[in-house]
Amino acid sequence: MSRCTFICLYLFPSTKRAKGVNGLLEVKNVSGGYRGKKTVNNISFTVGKGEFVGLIGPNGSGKTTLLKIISNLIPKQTGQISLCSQELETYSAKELAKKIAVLPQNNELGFSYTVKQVVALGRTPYKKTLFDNWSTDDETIVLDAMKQTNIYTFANKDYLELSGGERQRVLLARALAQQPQLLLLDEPANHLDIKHQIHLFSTIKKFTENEKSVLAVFHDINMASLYCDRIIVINQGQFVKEMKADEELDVDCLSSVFEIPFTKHKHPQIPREIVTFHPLI
Ligand SMILES: Nc1ncnc2c1ncn2[C@@H]1O[C@H](COP(=O)(O)OP(=O)(O)OP(=O)(O)O)[C@@H](O)[C@H]1O
Repeated sequence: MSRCTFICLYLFPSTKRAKGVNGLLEVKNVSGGYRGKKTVNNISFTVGKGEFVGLIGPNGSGKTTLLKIISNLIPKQTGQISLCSQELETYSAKELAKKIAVLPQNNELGFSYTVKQVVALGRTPYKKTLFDNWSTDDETIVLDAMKQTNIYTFANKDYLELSGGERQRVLLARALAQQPQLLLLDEPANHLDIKHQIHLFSTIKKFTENEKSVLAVFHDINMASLYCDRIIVINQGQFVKEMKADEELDVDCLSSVFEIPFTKHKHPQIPREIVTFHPLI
């Protein structure tokens, strides 16, 4: 434990211990990738209950691959992953879908559904069959997810006729309607203008109340610093460092990983740090 972490734990015991003590997700020495290659190699970290953890790293460093392994889309080659203290591979697909919802990088859907129908797909893990009854609870959950993501006004529009940013919000609503314990988000701010980015991250932050957790890939270091509890840095498939976002950002680490000299500054309104860079390199 660093001296700074020790002092914070000592000074703010209740707030610092509230999150992350009980690991919801535990990733231990995990490797995996494509065609036998270790695209991610020997990575370990935890995501605690109620934590919002950001995953950052350069293009091709393995962020999406790691999310795919955690969501059981591709098998791990080594290591252990447990969710709610249970090995990931012991979950049935349906049980896992009640625990983990994924917002993928790509928002293409190969069928023509209305926005509300797409969000309603989030209720599938709770249905015995495809034609199982639609309850008033399902209706309330779907409407609530649409309100939270500000898509209520175009609920009856065809998904395929939406802009990239609108689609992103619909898929987040579908993930919220799934009522998971853990949200895995791959570049959730893709396609979103700044107002909708702030709205989306505030919605995600709110999701972490009631001990629900988020692991999200970020390209924008400042957005990660402003919204996350903790930031995990990976490079070339390997764990590099984790930092608490409300303590000091390790700008030397970030500069070395992204090969850009960053300078850090205190945010003028909230106790967080942000980085800037020279526009010419
Ligand atoms: N389906 C695939 N088959 C083979 N190799 C893949 C596949 N998907 C990704 N890769 C390779 O795995 C490596 C890691 O890719 P990944 O998408 O996990 O990186 P990333 O950190 O998410 O990148 P980005 O920031 O560009 O989205 C890259 O070298 C990529 O070419």
